Amino acid sequence: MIEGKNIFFTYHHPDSERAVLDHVSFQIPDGQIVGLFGENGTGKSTLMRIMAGVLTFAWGETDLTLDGVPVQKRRGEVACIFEEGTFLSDLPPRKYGQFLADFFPNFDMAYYEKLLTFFRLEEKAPRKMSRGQRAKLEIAAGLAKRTKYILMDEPFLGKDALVRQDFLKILSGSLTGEETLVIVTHELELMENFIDRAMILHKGRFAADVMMDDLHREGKNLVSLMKDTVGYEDKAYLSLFDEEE
Ligand SMILES: Nc1ncnc2c1ncn2[C@@H]1O[C@H](COP(=O)(O)OP(=O)(O)OP(=O)(O)O)[C@@H](O)[C@H]1O
Repeated sequence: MIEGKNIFFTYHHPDSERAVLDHVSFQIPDGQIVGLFGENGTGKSTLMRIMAGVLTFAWGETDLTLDGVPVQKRRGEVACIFEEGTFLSDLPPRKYGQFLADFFPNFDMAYYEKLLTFFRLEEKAPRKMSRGQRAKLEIAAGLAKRTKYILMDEPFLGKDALVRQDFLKILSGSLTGEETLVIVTHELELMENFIDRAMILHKGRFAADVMMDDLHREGKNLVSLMKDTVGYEDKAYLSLFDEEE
């Protein structure tokens, strides 16, 4: 279980800015697939970095545990698939796989190879890849670690529409049901039937935290949930661009 207790976080002195995360608490049981949503700049990536144990606190306090143990002590059990990448090297994909296999005891080379083939990744250095290709390599490496916890921040960025759909199918097919997956994305429609639970961050707090089955039973969906909770109004600012008569 991922458990956050009373997490408070700001990047600058708390007197000078509103907290990015304002005393949030949550529990994510094993095996759950959670979508973490919210408008730009609401702290989703910040929370993901806290869950990954890679954000040190200038101000604020955190109590983030994995099965009751501080996350910093269990980093090897967390696969982080983040937009900025986690490459320690500029090794081409297959060499990178060998490198990871030495570090991660469960690294699944056969699965990694399949993903490289699916993503049609050539054996060249990441610095010579396009952004989308680098993101695919990051996903292949992250999933092949076969860790209990998987954190994905914007995994669909830079991938074309057909790859997004196929990637989601592969992801669904590759999960054993044991993994706990937290995914940050603005792709609400893709997530509609994939996640078990939706959590929406707004102004430093969780504005909604619902199980998808309950949401659907009420005849709602992620888009309507977002509109209800963060108050987004369609076309609200369009008048700014109206041509002057
Ligand atoms: N390294 C940093 N230093 C200072 N402020 C930061 C830093 N990273 C993020 N912030 C600020 O913290 C707030 C939350 O940012 P964060 O990246 O967590 O949001 P997000 O919800 O992931 O946004 P998006 O959907 O745009 O990716 C924003 O106001 C952002 O400007």
